[in-house]
Amino acid sequence: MPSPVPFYLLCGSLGAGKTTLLMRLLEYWKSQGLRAGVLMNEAGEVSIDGPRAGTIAEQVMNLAGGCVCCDTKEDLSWGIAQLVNDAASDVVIIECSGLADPAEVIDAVTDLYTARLATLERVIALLHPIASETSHSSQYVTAQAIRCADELILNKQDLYVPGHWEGFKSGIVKQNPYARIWETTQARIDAAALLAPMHQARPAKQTNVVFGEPRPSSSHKRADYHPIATTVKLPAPLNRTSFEAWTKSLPKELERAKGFFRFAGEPELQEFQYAPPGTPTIAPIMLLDEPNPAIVLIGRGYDVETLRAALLSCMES
Ligand SMILES: Nc1nc2c(ncn2[C@@H]2O[C@H](COP(=O)(O)OP(=O)(O)OP(=O)(O)O)[C@@H](O)[C@H]2O)c(=O)[nH]1
Repeated sequence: MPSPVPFYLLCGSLGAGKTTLLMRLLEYWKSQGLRAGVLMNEAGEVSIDGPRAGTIAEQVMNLAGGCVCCDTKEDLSWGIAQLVNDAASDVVIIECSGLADPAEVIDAVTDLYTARLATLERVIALLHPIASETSHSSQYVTAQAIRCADELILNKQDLYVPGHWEGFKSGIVKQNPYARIWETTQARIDAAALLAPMHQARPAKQTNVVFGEPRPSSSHKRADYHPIATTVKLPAPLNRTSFEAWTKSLPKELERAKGFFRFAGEPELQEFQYAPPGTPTIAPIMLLDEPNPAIVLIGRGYDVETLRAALLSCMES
């Protein structure tokens, strides 16, 4: 039986820059002549990040919408088997949605069957310092990502003043003193250094997860920490003026929004991104396959129907 392939787990807070880093890692593996298989676990029904990764990766598989811990644990083992056995991936990476508990993913990939196919090589967590008082961010998932990580990448340094940034960093180091810390903007990182085999000097444990401990995941209810993900499909092109007005009316309860669509009378496919505290962006994008036009809205306590109706009203009939 061939040796297990290295498996990387990319996790962290919603909108912190996981896909931005994923694209960099895929470029790196490609430059090394390695076939990378990607598992995407996204919050909405329609995959937004998968088509982006598909422009570089050999094979991208989308796990059903939701979070790995609640919905798709078996799919994960099955997906790894497909990538390793059928797509002949040399390396496999999963990007967890900002809603998925990484400890559950670690649990799933270290089961006996899956461990014969893939070895958990590294847990990489992406974080950004949204102040907790202004965000309804999924604190439980972020805390789990920090606790599980071998590599902690503090991203979006450009958006913060040094004092705020240092406070953020020291808070993270307190929660996990074992991981390596990287400070980045646009997840720009030396991929070779990040992915190099761990040195002897590093802590002997592969991750900081203690499986013997009773994990809160067995007792927590989904509603306790999960934001709501709403997928709004957009079968008709949007009116640019109405859509731009909609992006200026987003409620503070919305933690993340992203998607693809077209404007009426304009040929390009457009990508929409919103990750507070950044401002919403709309930019033309080229993808290999035409994605389903849709926008995924993620947050807690926002008025789903009002926001959906306002977005749908931007469509031109
Ligand atoms: N200003 C700034 N924006 C960034 C940085 N890194 C990423 N972004 C932007 O933040 C948005 C979210 O980035 P993604 O890489 O999609 O984040 P993600 O963690 O994959 O998002 P989810 O999968 O929705 O949790 C995009 O618009 C990125 O271009 C950064 O360092 N600075």
